[in-house]
Amino acid sequence: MNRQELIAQIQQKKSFLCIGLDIDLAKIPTHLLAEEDPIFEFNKQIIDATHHLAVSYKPNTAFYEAYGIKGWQALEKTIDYINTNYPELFTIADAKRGDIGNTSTMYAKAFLEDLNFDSVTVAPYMGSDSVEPFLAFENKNTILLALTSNKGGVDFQGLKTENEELYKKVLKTALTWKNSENLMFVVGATKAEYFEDIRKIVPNHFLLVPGVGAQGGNLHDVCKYGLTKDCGLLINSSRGIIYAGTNENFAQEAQKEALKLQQEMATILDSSW
Ligand SMILES: O=C(O)c1cc(=O)[nH]c(=O)n1[C@@H]1O[C@H](COP(=O)(O)O)[C@@H](O)[C@H]1O
Repeated sequence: MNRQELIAQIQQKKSFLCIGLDIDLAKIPTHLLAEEDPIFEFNKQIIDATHHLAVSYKPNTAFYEAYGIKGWQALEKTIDYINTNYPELFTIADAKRGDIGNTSTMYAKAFLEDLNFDSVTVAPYMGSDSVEPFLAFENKNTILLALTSNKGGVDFQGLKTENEELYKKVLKTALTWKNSENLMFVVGATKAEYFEDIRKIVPNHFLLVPGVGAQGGNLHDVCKYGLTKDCGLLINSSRGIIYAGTNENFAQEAQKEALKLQQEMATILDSSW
């Protein structure tokens, strides 16, 4: 999917919601455990109930890898289900990869070609030749960790080098890499006070913003400086939506939480567009 299609979908749905599919078998309704593939069944029902309210889905691969071959198969079935039934949705493999060049190429093939996600999250720590193999994929997006939502995010990302925080250096340097137009950046919702500075460096790039919901980040605080003329934001909530309900009605409960966020987003977009 290209950027214009993502923007068109945001305009049409009045939503920039990304739902995180972080599956924990200890948290899903127990009646699903009798299913042949409880993870896929859970995801399918969540997606069917919320696809009109969200523009993007983000399975974090850790939650699938943890269940071995069955987890990986459920991930594959989930992305195939989205690509077949809701091809307009922007899909993110939250895998946080990055390695020497030929290894990164294999990671990129795994997520962008074999599984056919629209994008993958990548760590910048190993530098240009670890990220450029991802950027080389046409019509795909590389979502680079800039300033993460966790408390320890500033341990290294906030360190000053040459009088500038490392995350700013990451943003500026990444813009010089080949195919940098395929970049998006991760900035945590819990770091809303940093968005003004971040938008000075990347005024137009899309930002994936996790941390709303379970981690306490605030949508309005993020939008104050994060929003661009094309929206420029994908706001992720995982646990806050998918585990809103614990019984047979879990998908409807998830839909209610997604609707609350979508309505807030519609109000924000209406007042800024
Ligand atoms: O790359 C991410 O998606 C990510 C970056 C970050 O800075 N913080 C962060 O929470 N995430 C991911 O976003 C999701 C947040 O989940 P909830 O806290 O349950 O909404 C998890 O899959 C995290 O791994």
